[in-house]
Amino acid sequence: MAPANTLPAWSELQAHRDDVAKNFVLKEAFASDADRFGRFSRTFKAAGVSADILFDFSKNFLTNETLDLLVKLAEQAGVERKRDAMFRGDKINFTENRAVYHTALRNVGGWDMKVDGQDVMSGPNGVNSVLEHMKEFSEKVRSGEWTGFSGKKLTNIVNVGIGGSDLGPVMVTEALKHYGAPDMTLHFVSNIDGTHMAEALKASDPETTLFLIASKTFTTAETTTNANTAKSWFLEKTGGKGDVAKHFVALSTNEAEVTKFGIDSANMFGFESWVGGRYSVWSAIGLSVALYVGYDNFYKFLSGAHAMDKHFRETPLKENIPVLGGLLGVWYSDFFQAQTHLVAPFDQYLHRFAAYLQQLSMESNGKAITSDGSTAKYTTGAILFGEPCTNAQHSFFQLVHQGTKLIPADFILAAKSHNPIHDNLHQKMLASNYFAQAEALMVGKTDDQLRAEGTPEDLIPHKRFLGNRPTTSILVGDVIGPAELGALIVYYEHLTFVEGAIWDINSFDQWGVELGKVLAKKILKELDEPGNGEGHDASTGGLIGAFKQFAKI
Ligand SMILES: O=P(O)(O)OC[C@H]1O[C@](O)(CO)[C@@H](O)[C@@H]1O
Repeated sequence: MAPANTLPAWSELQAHRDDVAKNFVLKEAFASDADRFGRFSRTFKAAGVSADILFDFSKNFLTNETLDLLVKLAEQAGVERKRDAMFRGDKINFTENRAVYHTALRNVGGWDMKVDGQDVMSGPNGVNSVLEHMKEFSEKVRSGEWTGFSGKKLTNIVNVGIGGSDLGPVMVTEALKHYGAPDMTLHFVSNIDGTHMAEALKASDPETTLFLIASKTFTTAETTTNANTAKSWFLEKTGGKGDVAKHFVALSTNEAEVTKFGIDSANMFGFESWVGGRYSVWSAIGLSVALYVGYDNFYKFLSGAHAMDKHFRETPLKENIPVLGGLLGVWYSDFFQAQTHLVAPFDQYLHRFAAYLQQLSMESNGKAITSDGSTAKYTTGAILFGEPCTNAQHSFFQLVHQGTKLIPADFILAAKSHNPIHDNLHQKMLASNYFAQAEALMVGKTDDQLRAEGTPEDLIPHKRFLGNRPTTSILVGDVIGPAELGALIVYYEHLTFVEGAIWDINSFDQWGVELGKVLAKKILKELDEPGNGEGHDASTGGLIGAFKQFAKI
């Protein structure tokens, strides 16, 4: 595939940016076009997702011509062809020779899905049989039929995993807390920092604790170390009476390592190598979600995801919501030099959403090498960050409003709250902030307005808001339930796909995390051997030496 900047539409977009978009004033675009909101908004409607989701792209640097050119870029970059290859099970993860098939995990619509000519949905290890196993197991644990070694119900779940084996389950269980079993406590232990495990164990009773060891590879150092620590704790606390088989299950693709660890393969929930870690919450890795919110809600979560897959797969580019989101990402990164992408949910339940999206976006598109092995001559993945609002407004929004950087932002709100307390006052205040922030970022505040308010002349520059800062507003038409959450996550998954497809990079490997892992392994050995960091550069060696001295190792 040709690098993005060699495509004719890329040059056309550059010329368009220089002619029109550089001087584009959002508020004037609204003043001169009564239909702008309607023209640049799209509503996601789907069977299985009870609420419509409105995506308002109108407060972005878009004209009809921009949209046409961006769509042309997507066509020339082969976005549809690449998308179809993904859904066909082709090995589009070309550096690992793997299919990218997380869409099969939520294929509740009965699509024919095959990898290497094999149906991935049926058969003993197929998607449907793992789902059946998850259903059976989660129902037994929730009902108390599956008990611990002393006959007590398991109500304390400790998920041990990191990266995609942690962030998805944490984010989703937090987002769906409203649906969670009231008698269940969840802990997510990811960090190798012993504090993480120690604090979870302090709050756990071995008789009622179920450990889910979540690791695609089952070789990740943090997870295997944490899992072994948990197992030792369990055996020690139960004086050898504890039955590992009743208290430990594995969520993994690696049966050999799972059994080596001591977990019976009957208590293993499998998936395949075509599921990337950051796309794995839909797989067995989502078992904590099913345990907490119940299998029926987990199934709704998959259904909402599938509905967005269907939209992405079948909708023409110009109406295709994740395609539009991805095109805007490219537009701002490469034509306006925006370095970041802010995602701020106006929703406390979504407080880990941005953390989840960080891995999704930055592990996928934090690449500089294109498909032919050459270095991209353009910017790729943006730095994604975010926090829930209104909290974020009181911390870093100063820079978003008045800083020197362009920060395209997404705001997310549900029309209805799960907790309409105080006569829904909180929800109305939350909503008013959601509207106000996008409006303020767009319209700004002029010197004349400040003068009319009686602002002293010397303060006017400080109180001026230039405005013209783009936002995408996403409004869920009801509460955010499992299906709506599934659809929202998949919006971002496919947005990330579209960006990567245009940038001509492989969004599905993660070689960039390897070097640090290898060095850490080597240094770990050195910490137990004599020496003071010799053989490293002076800074690293000096730090190792100082650490050994301070810690008396
Ligand atoms: O599930 P695993 O194999 O333990 O991997 C955990 C995480 O580590 C990574 O490979 C990065 O180091 C992620 O891509 C992955 O989600």
